[in-house]
Amino acid sequence: TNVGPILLSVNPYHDVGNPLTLSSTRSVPLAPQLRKIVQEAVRQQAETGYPQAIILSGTSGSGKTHCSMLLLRQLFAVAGGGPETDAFKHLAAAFTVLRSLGSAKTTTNSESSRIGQFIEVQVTDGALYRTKIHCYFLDQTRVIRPLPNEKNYHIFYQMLAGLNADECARLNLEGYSPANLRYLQHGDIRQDEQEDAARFQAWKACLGILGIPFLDVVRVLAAVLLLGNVQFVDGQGLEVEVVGETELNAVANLLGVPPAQLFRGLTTRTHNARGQLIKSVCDANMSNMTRDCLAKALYCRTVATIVRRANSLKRLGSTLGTLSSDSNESVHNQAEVASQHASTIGGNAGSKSMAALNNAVRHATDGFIGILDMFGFEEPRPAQLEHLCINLCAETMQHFYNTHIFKSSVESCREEGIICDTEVDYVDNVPCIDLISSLRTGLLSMLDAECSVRGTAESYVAKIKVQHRNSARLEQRALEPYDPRLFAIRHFAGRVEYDTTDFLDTNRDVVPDDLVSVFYKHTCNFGFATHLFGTELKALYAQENGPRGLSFRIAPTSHTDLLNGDEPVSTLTQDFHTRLDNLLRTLVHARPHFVRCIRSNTAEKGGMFDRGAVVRQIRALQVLETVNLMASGFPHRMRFKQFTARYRMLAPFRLLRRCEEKALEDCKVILDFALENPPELDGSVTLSWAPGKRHIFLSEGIRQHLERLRTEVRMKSATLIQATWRGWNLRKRLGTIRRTHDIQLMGGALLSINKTSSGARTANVTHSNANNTGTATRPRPQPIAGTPPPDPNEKCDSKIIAQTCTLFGLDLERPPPVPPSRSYTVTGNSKLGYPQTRIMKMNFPEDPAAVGLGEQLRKGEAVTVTGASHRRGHLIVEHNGISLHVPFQYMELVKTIAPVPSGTGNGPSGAAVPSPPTATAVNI
Ligand SMILES: Nc1ncnc2c1ncn2[C@@H]1O[C@H](COP(=O)(O)OP(=O)(O)OP(=O)(O)O)[C@@H](O)[C@H]1O
Repeated sequence: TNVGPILLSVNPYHDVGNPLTLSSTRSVPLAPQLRKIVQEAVRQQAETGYPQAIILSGTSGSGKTHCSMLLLRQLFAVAGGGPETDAFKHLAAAFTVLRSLGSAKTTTNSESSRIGQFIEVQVTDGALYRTKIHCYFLDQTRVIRPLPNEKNYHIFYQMLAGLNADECARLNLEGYSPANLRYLQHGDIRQDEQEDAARFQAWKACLGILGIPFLDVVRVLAAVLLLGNVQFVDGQGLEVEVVGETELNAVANLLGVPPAQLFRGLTTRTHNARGQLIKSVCDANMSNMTRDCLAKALYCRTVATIVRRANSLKRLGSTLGTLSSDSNESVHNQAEVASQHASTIGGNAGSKSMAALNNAVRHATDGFIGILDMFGFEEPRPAQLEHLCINLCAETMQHFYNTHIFKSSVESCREEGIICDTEVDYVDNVPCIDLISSLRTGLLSMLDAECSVRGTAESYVAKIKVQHRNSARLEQRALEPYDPRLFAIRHFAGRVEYDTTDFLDTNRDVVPDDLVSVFYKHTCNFGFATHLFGTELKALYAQENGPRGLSFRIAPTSHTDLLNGDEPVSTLTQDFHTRLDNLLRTLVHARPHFVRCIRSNTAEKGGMFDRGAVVRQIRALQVLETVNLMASGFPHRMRFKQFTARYRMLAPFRLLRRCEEKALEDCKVILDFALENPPELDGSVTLSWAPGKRHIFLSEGIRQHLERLRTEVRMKSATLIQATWRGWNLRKRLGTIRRTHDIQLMGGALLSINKTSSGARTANVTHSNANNTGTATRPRPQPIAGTPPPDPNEKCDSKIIAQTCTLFGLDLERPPPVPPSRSYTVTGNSKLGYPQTRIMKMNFPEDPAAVGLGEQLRKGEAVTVTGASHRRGHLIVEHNGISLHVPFQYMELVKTIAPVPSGTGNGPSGAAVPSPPTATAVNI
């Protein structure tokens, strides 16, 4: 249902078990409300050129991913040519691959997305031309230690169920199952093997579609699983001992490195003591930690590589565009960086013009429709650092909603002196966001500080409690049972207890260079593994050096600056925070469409409505406050000029002044006319409006009423225009039709004209002379499909158009010349010159008289094609001394024609039809 323009979507859990990919949601019927959102986004994008963002929010399990897949499907149906296009198939394959790698069972959702996604659909002139998936991967700890009752990433279980015996042997996975692999043992080890095996086959096929080598990826995944079974224990001598040597050898074998080298990488550390490099042996604990870091790094980097690969296909051939799937830059920042980059490298005129061109193209194609499916609020026990980031993300999205819906409405009313009877009362969650993320004293900044002084979990909790002793959001009382490493936060959607035991290590997020150097190409013969650490290896071996006591990030999202001294430039939380900020920066430039998702129960049961659970979510999402605002507040405002431009057709033309100074008066006239016959409204819904200083303020009731009237007027006008044109057209052609067609006058009352203007369409027009009411069989005029072209002033700066034209050497005044037609056609793999013989597949023209021709090319007739027509998709056919421009699909090539060797251009096709005399071309 809708609350004004905001959509509320309740997850009924009828579709549990769906892998939630584009392909798997294909048979799910689409709710009309979702369709409306997509149509509205496409319409607004086309009309204004303004980016649109469909923002899905709600707790984990509320159906955000389910909705996002349906929205994307609908977007393809409206603007992308539907599900049969290559672009759709490619995207569907990318989602299938990423879902297996990025979703897992949690306590609340057995298909929980552990990767936040911003799906950016780039649109030009109402048509979709490229889709990009920006991934926000956080949940690294799951790879090595899923929480009790939760599971590791789906792909591991699917792989174990789906690999055949031969593949298992090659990957050293024979005899392994979730029950005896330590990284899976921690969590829930139940699995539906049949379903998992089927999903694995689909995953494998989709990797192939993306052009990603299956074996490379499964080698890394198998290595991750086996790494978990390698255990280091303190031995008698200096070196640690390994339990699970078979697995260590298997991992080394899978990663293409010598086992001894891998062992050394995991168990030794290089230190830089004032320029002196010293090697030391790690204890068992540290070696085990390094092993876990390697597992996380291998997994996260493989996912990032696959995302990059999925996004890089069908690239536009330039580096500009949008936020790279793994960069820290925002959609728009990145383009600027790209163009600045182009203009600084070399600094010559060519690169400058490239930058200008990039800039120009960026402006010309600047539209996107984004679907945001970020992390929903979670309250697992115990919650870890990743969950703090996930909940910060949920808080930020809530704040974005509050600002957009409540705050801006209240503030703009105040600024323009509008007095509203309805008090807009909402809970502002800024204190909670500040608590977590403020610059110096936020929990994340203090965690960074604690990491840099090598503090402990206990000291961190003690410090944050002192710093935020007055915060209502951070609980001060000791938690039961008392543990100095625990703290609790009251989030907008509930209270969460965090366990900081792993906070510091997770935040540091580092792998030592001793381990990275194992994958250097001289010692590693598995190119994919070397590629995963490519940037770090490049930095490490830039001057023929080796390990020198550096640390790199496990899974960095930007490779621009790797190090700050010996340490990485950022931490996990800094990185996530920066990306979240950039995402917000992108969103504030877009027009948002909100979908608020609610789950009907917490047990994932189909059709069960748990009132308590739903009420909690409704309170958290501030649905009642939104309803109040929509019913009787002023949630909408429009500039006077914008208002008159949109609704001027609702008032008589002569009464409008149509000048800037009188825009407010015009608004009033329009509103007076619109309210002449007000609709009946129930309860507290109002039809109020108020003039401000620059804006006209509208209630949701009147906005809907205005929109309804506007649609009615437009539909009526469209009908009138179509009827008038059809009448004129028919009258114009009536003489010709009379001469050439059978006109049957039936009883002097009925005139039936069977007119076929194209093979596919037949219009039967029946008039009744008697009482002129015979419109029963008249086809209803079609509504105007598509949207009016965007206002050029709003979309693109004329300077930029001029700049682009200069760069391409185009004349602004005259259209560019039509490119010359090709002097051959291509069939199979060979070029075929003209003239060619083709056979008519159907009659052409279907109605010769209608186009003023006496003759017709008949189906089955052999004709001579003398060349390509300047009309797109047409060929020139010589027939009885005249040239006809015939659409190529009306004819087919004669099979026996011998191909002309490539490059022979106009050479004869070998068809035995003599060349007819040249004649004048007739356009039909
Ligand atoms: N509209 C719907 N109809 C039927 N089933 C649904 C619907 N929406 C969601 N589901 C089912 O509910 C479950 C949870 O949905 P989904 O994973 O989309 O939630 P989510 O909000 O994205 O959760 P998370 O934030 O954890 O990723 C899935 O099993 C999904 O198939």
